[in-house]
Amino acid sequence: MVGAGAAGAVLAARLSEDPERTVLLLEAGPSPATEEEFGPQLLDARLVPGAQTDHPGTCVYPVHLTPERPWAVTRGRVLGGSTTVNGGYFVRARRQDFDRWSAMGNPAWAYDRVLPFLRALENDLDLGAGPMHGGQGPMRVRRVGTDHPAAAAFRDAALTHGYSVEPDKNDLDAAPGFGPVPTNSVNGVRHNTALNYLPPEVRSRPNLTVRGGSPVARVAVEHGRAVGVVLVDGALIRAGEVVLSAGAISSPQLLLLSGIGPRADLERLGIPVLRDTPAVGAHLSDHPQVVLDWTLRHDPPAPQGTWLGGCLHLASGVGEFGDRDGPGDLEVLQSLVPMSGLTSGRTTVPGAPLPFMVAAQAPRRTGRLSLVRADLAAPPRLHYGFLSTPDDRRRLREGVRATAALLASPPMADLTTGCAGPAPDVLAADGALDRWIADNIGTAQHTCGTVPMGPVDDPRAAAVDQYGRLHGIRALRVADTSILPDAPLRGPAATAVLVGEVIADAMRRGVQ
Ligand SMILES: Cc1cc2nc3c(=O)[nH]c(=O)nc-3n(C[C@H](O)[C@H](O)[C@H](O)COP(=O)(O)OP(=O)(O)OC[C@H]3O[C@@H](n4cnc5c(N)ncnc54)[C@H](O)[C@@H]3O)c2cc1C
Repeated sequence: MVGAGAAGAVLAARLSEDPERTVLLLEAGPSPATEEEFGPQLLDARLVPGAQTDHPGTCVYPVHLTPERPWAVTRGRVLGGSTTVNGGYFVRARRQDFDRWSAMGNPAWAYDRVLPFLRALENDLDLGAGPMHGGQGPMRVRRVGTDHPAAAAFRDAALTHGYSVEPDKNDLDAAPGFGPVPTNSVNGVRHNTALNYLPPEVRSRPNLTVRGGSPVARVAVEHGRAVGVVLVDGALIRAGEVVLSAGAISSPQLLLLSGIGPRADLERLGIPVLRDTPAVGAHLSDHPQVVLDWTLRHDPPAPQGTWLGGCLHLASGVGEFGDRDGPGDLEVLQSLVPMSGLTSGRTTVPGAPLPFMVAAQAPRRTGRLSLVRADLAAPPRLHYGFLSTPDDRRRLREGVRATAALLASPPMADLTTGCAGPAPDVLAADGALDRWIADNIGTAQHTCGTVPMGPVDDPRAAAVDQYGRLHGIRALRVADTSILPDAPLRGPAATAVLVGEVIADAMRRGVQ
């Protein structure tokens, strides 16, 4: 197995429950085993290490969100992967996501079939076990309270504006609205998948080896069958089956470096083609986001426990997913830590505004990942294709205006001197607001879809089957958010854990 992130750590833990199976988990970054070894820098849930581009637990990729908007995205490079450096928001994909993926030829992803795994992976500390929730799984889930004055003002403003209350954002049948954020942070500690799934008693299993500091350079394939991996130092490690869980940027990169991808691209770089698979890298999917900073009349108290405030999901009214009775395709996520604090690792910054992250979360597949050189050390070319459709622009306009309206209403207006941008005349005019959004566009860092799953008959649409098996190459799988055909309507961390659970179950049952 390559990569011990949100999906990889889960898969390794579940597979090694079977004493008949031997698992070697290779992780590029370090492999701390205990909370002490991770240390407060990676565990403090009031901080988001992945927001710091110079943090030792991350690696950074230059990307273009639009042709005019270069950006830097990060990924976790440490045991637990991006769950070790992320925001800790742990919200399930919506029923509509599972219905869509299932209808694309992946029946194992139908809502009714994944619900038992969603329950098995969690220990919902607020709601306990029930038809919708689990009470014994490895991922402890707790909802963030809204007693911080900024969170309480956001809640009251949202309810005054008539948004629904959504007390459980992990209830897939609930209408979208304002509610507390489910997180995998408990008592101020962000519990990444390594802590939850690979505690010392699991790591001491005789059939499981976890090896950090072991970046893999490519998959070794002989006669159409994966036979192992080649490390960056050139060492070949043989295996009966290879699973790539290196994340939605590195897994497609490793496939391309191994000769699995679009033929023309591989030939241009002199990489021998093992399998012409146009879908690899062709459908990168992520969520565009802008930050609305609001200035406070008085510095707020430091956040307790987590950086997260409240969270509002609403419908944009745009397109299929923006239906007013639908799942909500816009997210307004409140941070109780200023952006300058998140990017520098500080929980308070006197005088600094607080941000709302406004993201358009309708599923979209506008991006592309391709290689620049046949070299693991050369970051791939990443184009996100944000704002390339009128719907993108309409959705984000809707999200920005809805957030600005909340800021201007009494419960919030009492706390703030206003929005640091956009100015009222910009807000009022579509063209001016589009330009502001284009100048300020960012990403929620929810990359998916770079090795999409689906039936074998359309190599332009799908590279793997619903259990992550590469079409056309035996004994090779991908198990991470790469395989999701598009980014779900909510952040993908909980769904990445689900990928690990679903594929581990299929492997253990020997599903053909
Ligand atoms: C800053 C940030 C904040 C985020 N916040 C949230 C959030 O709050 N909620 C949410 O739902 N989602 C969030 N996400 C997204 C979420 O964390 C990811 O979608 C999820 O972790 C992806 O899981 P994965 O298993 O696909 O990959 P990852 O978790 O990224 O794991 C990949 C692993 O593979 C390893 N690896 C990579 N290349 C190699 C190689 N060549 N050899 C060996 N190992 C390798 C990496 O070091 C890493 O450990 C955030 C992401 C980022 C970057």
